[in-house]
Amino acid sequence: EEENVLHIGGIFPVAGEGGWQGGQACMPAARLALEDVNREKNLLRGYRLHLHSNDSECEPGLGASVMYNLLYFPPYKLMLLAGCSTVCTTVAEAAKMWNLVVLCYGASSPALSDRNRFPTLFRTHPSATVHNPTRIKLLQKFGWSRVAILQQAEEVFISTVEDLEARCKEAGIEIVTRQSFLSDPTDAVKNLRRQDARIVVGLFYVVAARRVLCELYHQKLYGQSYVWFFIGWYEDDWFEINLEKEGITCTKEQMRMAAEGHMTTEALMWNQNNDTTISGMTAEDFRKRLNKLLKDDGYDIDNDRYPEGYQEAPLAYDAVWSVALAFNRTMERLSKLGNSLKNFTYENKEIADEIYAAVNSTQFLGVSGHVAFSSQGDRIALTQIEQVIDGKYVKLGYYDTQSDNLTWRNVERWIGGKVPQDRTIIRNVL
Ligand SMILES: CC1(C)CO[C@@H](CC(=O)O)CN1
Repeated sequence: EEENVLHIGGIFPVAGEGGWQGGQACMPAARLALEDVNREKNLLRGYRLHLHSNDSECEPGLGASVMYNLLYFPPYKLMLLAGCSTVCTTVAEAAKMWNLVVLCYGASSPALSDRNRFPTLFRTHPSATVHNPTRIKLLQKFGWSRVAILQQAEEVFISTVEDLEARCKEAGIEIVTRQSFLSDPTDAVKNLRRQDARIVVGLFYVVAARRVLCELYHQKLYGQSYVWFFIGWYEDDWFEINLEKEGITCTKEQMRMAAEGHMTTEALMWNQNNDTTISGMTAEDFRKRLNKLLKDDGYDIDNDRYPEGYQEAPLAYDAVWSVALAFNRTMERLSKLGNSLKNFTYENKEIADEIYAAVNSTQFLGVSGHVAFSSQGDRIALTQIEQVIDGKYVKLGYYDTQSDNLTWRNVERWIGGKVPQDRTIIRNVL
């Protein structure tokens, strides 16, 4: 029985402080997927998928040592799963020395789309650049050809803005100014006002977002003449919480006033319709099973006490299905070549190439939606657009970049009752 096991390594960010502890929900989700794929009769016939998981704490150094332990000790691992952009960068850059495919379920950094640095990286988590075609689509929809950018000086936002600038140029949209700040946005916001910025794309983590919002209130860079685009994966009440704790000088009411009307873009990570996915579950079925699992792990789900990574759990679940489907296809291909995954070693390039080719062409409907990878191994994903209306996020629509299809509900609201202008209009009064 032992010889018919396909071993993979899993590196999850569970403990630790810095970064994204998404392994708390993603590891249970991956284990759920392992049960499901090993129960599928006509998948990996006669073989069992086994996951050796460890905690990286979202620390690249610890992630590297976990990877070496996985690879230096038998049995052979045929693939690695990993989360956190920093850990995936380290693991994926090293993994090519072992001819190993690395599947990242929790890495958003645009830098990971570089096939020269990461020739064997695939990710079920979309790159942060997935927001940009949606932002361009919305600017065009509302006739805005003059936009400003306000960003936090973090690698993920710097490379996202570079992609956004290139797309703006292509679309003939002028970037009137690009302001960045480390942690205090005061001067950057002043410069936005000086440049008469009206339509602004904001890229920062949620703690910086609260500081930006309060600064917008103080400098009156909000309301009917302004449109702000924020990132959509902050928690829904992000602009009303942690104010004292983080030294925000605005009241809840002032934050609500500054936040009213802003739009957000985010990648969809939970399949939106009720279709039955490859696992036989709908996304809702998956949610119910995951919630039960997390309650058994001690999370108080009924009182909104979710573990970190809950949002991305479908990405980890679908990553394991991607592995199983890829190995299934590889086994079929290798048997035609008189070969087998049993002969896998870290030096066997032929088998490594077959595994790569199988992952590259993997496509299926997962609980995170349609799973497919671009030529750089990026997850192809839908995006969702929301707007804060009366203090609550309202879904405005979805965008499918591949087909350039914007599904729009026409429920957006403008504080001044009409679409704001992207610049000051000097009417020549005769
Ligand atoms: C949407 C978010 C929160 C972006 O960061 C990812 C973690 C990372 O890129 O390191 C997890 N998912």
